[in-house]
Amino acid sequence: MPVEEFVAGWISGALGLVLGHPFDTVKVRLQTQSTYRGIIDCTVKTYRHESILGFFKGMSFPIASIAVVNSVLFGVYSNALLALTATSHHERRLQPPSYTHVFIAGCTGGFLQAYCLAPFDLIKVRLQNQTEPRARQGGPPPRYRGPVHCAASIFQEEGPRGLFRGAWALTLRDTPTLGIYFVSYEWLCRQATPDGQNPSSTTVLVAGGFAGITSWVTATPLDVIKSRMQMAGLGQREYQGLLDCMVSSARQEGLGVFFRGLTINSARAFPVNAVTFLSYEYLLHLWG
Ligand SMILES: C[N+](C)(C)CCCC[C@H](N)C(=O)O
Repeated sequence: MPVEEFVAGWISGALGLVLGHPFDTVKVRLQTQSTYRGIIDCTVKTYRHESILGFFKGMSFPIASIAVVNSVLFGVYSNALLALTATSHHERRLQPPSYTHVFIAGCTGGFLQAYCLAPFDLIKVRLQNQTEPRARQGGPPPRYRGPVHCAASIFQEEGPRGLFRGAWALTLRDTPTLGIYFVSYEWLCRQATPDGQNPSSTTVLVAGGFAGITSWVTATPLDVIKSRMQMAGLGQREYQGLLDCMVSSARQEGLGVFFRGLTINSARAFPVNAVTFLSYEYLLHLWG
């Protein structure tokens, strides 16, 4: 089994992640708290209240986890394509796989990465939603002191299953939308590249960016539900399950609720995924 895809997936994921984390914090806050009027309001308030550091809350854990998550995604994707089409990464420009194969391989990668991602994502969302400024003396201390304390508290209070809160919603969010992710990337690359040639860096950047946007646009409704289910149990509303969360969110706030965070998700998705795909392709080229 070729392993360089796993390593390339890890490094490229980490680069994309740092770039996108501030957007991600604003998104999670908009999705789960109703004190902000919009992206600008949330950004200004976060900055005033918590300084630039506020935007990087909850990042250390995702950086560590992206090693597992993005490498599982890209590694499984590429190895699934190898199993389906008997072509390695380098042979795929001459013998391009069908979009159905790309979709199936993307869904497989998406499904497996969702399970690795679930506990890390839960901790990220919980830390991002702590709005207490870090350095304030005398105020009430935040509930979680950091990722490890957060994981330990969830484990103690809710048992190991507590760490997988929202995991179903996450799997449903990621399986089809990561299929869409790789299909969009491949399609855009092929449109802009003569047959048999490697796509240029600009093509990879643009195709990666748009693949990220397409995937996030389709993932946003379940992203909202996922974040809410992860926050449930923390003094926020408890849900009976995924359907209950969908129905009660839509009843109380209208259908628009499913698109909360869409603009910011898309704004974040372009740079993150442009950089992810560019570094992934570059590393594989370097090692090839
Ligand atoms: C499938 N879904 C759109 C949810 C995620 C796509 C993941 C791509 C990249 N790691 C990123 O964070 O943008």
